[in-house]
Amino acid sequence: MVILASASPRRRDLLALITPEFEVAVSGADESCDIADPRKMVRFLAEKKAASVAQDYPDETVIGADTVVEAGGEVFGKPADFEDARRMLRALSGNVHFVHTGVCVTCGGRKITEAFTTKVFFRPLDPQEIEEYLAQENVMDKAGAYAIQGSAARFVEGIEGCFFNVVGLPVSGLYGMLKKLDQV
Ligand SMILES: Cc1cn([C@H]2C[C@H](O)[C@@H](COP(=O)(O)OP(=O)(O)OP(=O)(O)O)O2)c(=O)[nH]c1=O
Repeated sequence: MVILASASPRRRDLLALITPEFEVAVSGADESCDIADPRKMVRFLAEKKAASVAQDYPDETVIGADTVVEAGGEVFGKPADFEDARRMLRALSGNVHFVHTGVCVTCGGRKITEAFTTKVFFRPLDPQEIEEYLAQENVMDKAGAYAIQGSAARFVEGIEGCFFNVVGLPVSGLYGMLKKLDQV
C-alpha cells in the first residue's frame, strides 16, 4: 500500500494521477529547519515527513514532500501573515523565481530522496492587483503566497520545468522514483 504523508489536498489529487489506491496519513513532523540551501532543505523536510509516518507503517511505501520558493536569494515557505504574503508577492513581481519540491519515498528499509526545481517567470504586478489577489485567494497554506493552479495563473508568463512540481508534487519525477522501487 502507498501512503501519502501529507495534509495537502493538492498532493492528494496529484498522487491520484499515478495510483488510484493510496492512503493519507498526516505527518506530525515539525517543519522547522536551519538548512540554508533550499534544495537541501526540501529534501531534509521531505525525509522528516516520510520518516515520521513510516514509524507507524514500516512495511508500506511512504511518500513525503516539501515545497519552497526561492527568490533573489531568499527562501519563502508559507507566509506567516498577510503582511508576509504581500512582501513575498512584491518580491516575485516582475522577477524570476524557483520552486523546489523535495520528495522522499521510503519502502521497507529502502529510501530515495530527490529535489525537483521549476523556474517561474512572473510579470510585473501592480500593488492593487496584489491586494485584490490576497483578498480573493487563500494563500496562507501556499509556499511563496500564490497558487499557480488558481488565479495567480494570470501572473505567470512562463515556466521551465514541471508544472505539477510547483503545485506540490512532481508527478513524472515521483513516478520515476516509485518505479525505481518497483512500486508502480
Ligand atoms: C508555489 C505553490 C505552492 N503550493 C502549495 C503546495 C504545498 O501544499 C504548499 C507548500 O507547503 P508544504 O509545507 O510543502 O506542504 P503542506 O504543509 O501544504 O502539506 P504537508 O506538509 O502536509 O505535505 O504550497 C501550491 O499549491 N501552488 C503553488 O503555486
